[in-house]
Amino acid sequence: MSLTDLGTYVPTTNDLLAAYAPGSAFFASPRGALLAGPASAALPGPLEIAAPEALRRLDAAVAAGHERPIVVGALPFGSTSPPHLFLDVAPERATRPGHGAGGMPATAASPLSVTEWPGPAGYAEAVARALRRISLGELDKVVLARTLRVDYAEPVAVEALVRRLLGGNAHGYTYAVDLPEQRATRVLVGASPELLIAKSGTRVVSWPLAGSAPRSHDPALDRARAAALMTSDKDLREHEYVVRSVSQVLRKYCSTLNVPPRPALTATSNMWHLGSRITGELRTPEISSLELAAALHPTPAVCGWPVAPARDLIGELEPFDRGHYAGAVGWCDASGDGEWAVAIRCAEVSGCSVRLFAGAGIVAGSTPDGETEETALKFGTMLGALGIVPVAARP
Ligand SMILES: C=C(O[C@H]1C=CC=C(C(=O)O)[C@@H]1O)C(=O)O
Repeated sequence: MSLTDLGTYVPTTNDLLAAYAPGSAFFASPRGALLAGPASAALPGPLEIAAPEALRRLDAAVAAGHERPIVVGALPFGSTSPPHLFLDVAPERATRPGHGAGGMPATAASPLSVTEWPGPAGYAEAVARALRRISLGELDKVVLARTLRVDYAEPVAVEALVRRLLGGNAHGYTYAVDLPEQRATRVLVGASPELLIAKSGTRVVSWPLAGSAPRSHDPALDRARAAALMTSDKDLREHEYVVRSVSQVLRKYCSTLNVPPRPALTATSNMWHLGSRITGELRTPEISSLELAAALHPTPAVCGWPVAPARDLIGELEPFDRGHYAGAVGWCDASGDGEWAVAIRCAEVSGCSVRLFAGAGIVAGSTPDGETEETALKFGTMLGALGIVPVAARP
């Protein structure tokens, strides 16, 4: 059945994906999925200009008679890349999940090359340098990332890749957002377990994650690793910086805020994380989810604590530009409601090449080898969807 075949027909997530075209933005959450675009043009300027412009255009679209316009897209990690946000006055929505398990591979071929940058030794050296700076008291936490580039002989099918990611991420946020450039198009594709902010009326939810352990196919070992994570002093501290920062920001806008006294476990297909579901009531519903996302970003789950020295250290130690990795992806409607996920467990797909990103939080007590292994595991989400490692590879 096609999306134009209306009547009582309600599309599923799979239907939306089938209609995915270059220039579109696809976003799926536990609440449903949406497909917007293809975009004619992104809103111009840095976030300080694009965000208020987005809200102005949403108001104008409502005034022009459109019922449910949204602004959708991706926010960058830092100021070196612009946000990519665009207006769609009539996005397709799916409230029935219809998540296809698996699906066709994103490419039939094996990769021509797989290149890590930095490689394990270079990344471990950067972690060791970060630990020295932490021991000197310059900062408490920094999140360091690395990349992995996979090259193929033929173009990678974004729709197929997203379909495979969705199959393993029913409780998380699966997305594909075009990041057009002058010469080529890159698509940010990912399956994030982390909610930066969701707003519905006066109610807000943020669900930051920090602190990780690998899962295991052996149920007893899997449970033991989860239990060890819940009592790991290093991981609890790593998590605490994020909860403190998110709560501080949300308290400015909320009349009540519920912060769990201790984190709970969040599971992905190959990792355990410490997560805190923070909920609040806004003092006024006028503040939009886009403004809240901009106020919260970057949280110490992707940057560090305090933010300014952590951001500087990332610039010093990471030999690449994060672009939209560790930024945010999501949508906002004319009443300000929306959802923004942290753009992790992702890759940029550009023709025949895919660049994966993975980072890990470094605090006193972290080890260079442990954090290197953690980033390798985090690459597993995308590598599984690409068919390079078995989906949810677990020892
Ligand atoms: C920065 C990433 O993960 C964050 C989210 C969950 C757990 C994390 C950690 O334990 O380091 C990171 O803060 C990433 O996947 O690239």
